[in-house]
Amino acid sequence: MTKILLVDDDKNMLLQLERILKSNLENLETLKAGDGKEALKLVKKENPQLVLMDMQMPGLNGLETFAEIKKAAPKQLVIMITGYGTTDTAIEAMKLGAYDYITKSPDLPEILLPMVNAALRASEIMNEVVVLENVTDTQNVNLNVRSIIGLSPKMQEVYKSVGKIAGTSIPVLLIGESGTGKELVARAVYHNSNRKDKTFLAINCAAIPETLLEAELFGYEKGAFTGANERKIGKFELCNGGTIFLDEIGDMPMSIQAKILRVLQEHELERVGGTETIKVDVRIISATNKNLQELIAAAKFREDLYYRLNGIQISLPALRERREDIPDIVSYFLKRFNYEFGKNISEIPTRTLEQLKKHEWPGNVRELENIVKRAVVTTTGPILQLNLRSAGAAAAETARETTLRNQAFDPATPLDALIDAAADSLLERMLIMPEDDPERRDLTGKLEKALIVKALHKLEENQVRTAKLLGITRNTLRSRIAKYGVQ
Ligand SMILES: Nc1ncnc2c1ncn2[C@@H]1O[C@H](COP(=O)(O)OP(=O)(O)OP(=O)(O)O)[C@@H](O)[C@H]1O
Repeated sequence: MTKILLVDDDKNMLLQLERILKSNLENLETLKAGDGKEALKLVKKENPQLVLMDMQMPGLNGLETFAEIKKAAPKQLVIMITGYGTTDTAIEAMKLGAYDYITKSPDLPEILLPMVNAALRASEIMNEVVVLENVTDTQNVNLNVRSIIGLSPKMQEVYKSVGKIAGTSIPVLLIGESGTGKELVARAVYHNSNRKDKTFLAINCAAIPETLLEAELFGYEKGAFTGANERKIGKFELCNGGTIFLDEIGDMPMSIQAKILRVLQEHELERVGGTETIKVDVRIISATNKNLQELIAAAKFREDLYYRLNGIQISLPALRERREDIPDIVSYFLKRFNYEFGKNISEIPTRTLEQLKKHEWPGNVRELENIVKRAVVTTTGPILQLNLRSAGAAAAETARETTLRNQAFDPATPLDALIDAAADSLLERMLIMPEDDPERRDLTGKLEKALIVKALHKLEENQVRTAKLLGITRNTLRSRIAKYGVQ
């Protein structure tokens, strides 16, 4: 038996709603309340699956009643009914966690039924929920610093290896599928090394065309080629004393491989077009999702370079090989995105978690991260509404994100094109969002906040460098950090 509570001071409205619902839903019991107090009593006593409530009522109004209901029964699904021109308060209610709202209009029956059906399905799923521990407690976590999550035996092997080489400068080779956390582990190696106070630079070898890559890594002298109007210092030199992370090393062209080998063996290099030999001391952490042995057999990768890079090899397991870590990873991302999007989601339906555990995760943790992020953005209320049917969409998003990241790495991509692409995907989302969705508000502010949070993360929370990177003064940066409440 499905129970729906109807709340309105207008008796005719109550009867109209009852008629619409009863003629379309089977096994339905309707409860009726004429004011907020009575509604609250019935919610506590009858535990209905759904409440349909008018916003304007004498005594306790809809919003106040809603707040009381949420106190008494936090998981209660409520759809608010508003008159024309009062959508503002409906949006308030949505922000407080109402499931949805509907405007009184002649086509109410057509809109009401699909909405009620969807809400009833949601209520069914939400009846089984897992309460995630401490998800809303962000007190003791620094969410700007990315943590590596997972206590499965395979991940413990990873931590053990990172621990073993802490304090050394041995080259590290990270292997694993895309999205398994290779860059994250590279940063962990760096943070635990005796070079942690020196520079860390990351470069994606696959994203940069051969000639530019050589110039990026080794620098060039003025006049080395057309367009080389000034001397440029390369990443190895900039990183002297520090750590460089060469991502997608399997895509490194043969011509550059020889030069990298020389850095590893002799600790020296020459700038493009230069004759001076420059001494460098750089720790190399490299990563690949390709099979380097196969590349060696195909004469696409130097065997001697492989042995040099492979001081210690750390293999990152695919997410499907450590499914037991999925609940912890999900609650970590929930915590992070609750914070980032100002949400308060603390529960996840058991069925959803089971689905997530069974999924194949071709995009690994990055794919899971995108799915949770999308769900957090679209969820109202305390229970995560995640739809794995949109996994295809999430995978497409992962692919788009990867392309965008690769383009971003390519200095030949004009900055305007990147800004354009980011604005495009933002607008695509807005086109499918309701016009009065509160998420739409202050987009430019949110963009600015995201830029600042990400820049601080990339630059190891160094405010001086972050301000410089963003082209603002340190004072402006400080005031923005305060304004947006960046931790
Ligand atoms: N164990 C983990 N715990 C928490 N977050 C993780 C974990 N592994 C990966 N992530 C997150 O997933 C995303 C992808 O991770 P990362 O970039 O390190 O993967 P990758 O293996 O270097 O991928 P690619 O090969 O595509 O460059 C990042 O946002 C990262 O923070």
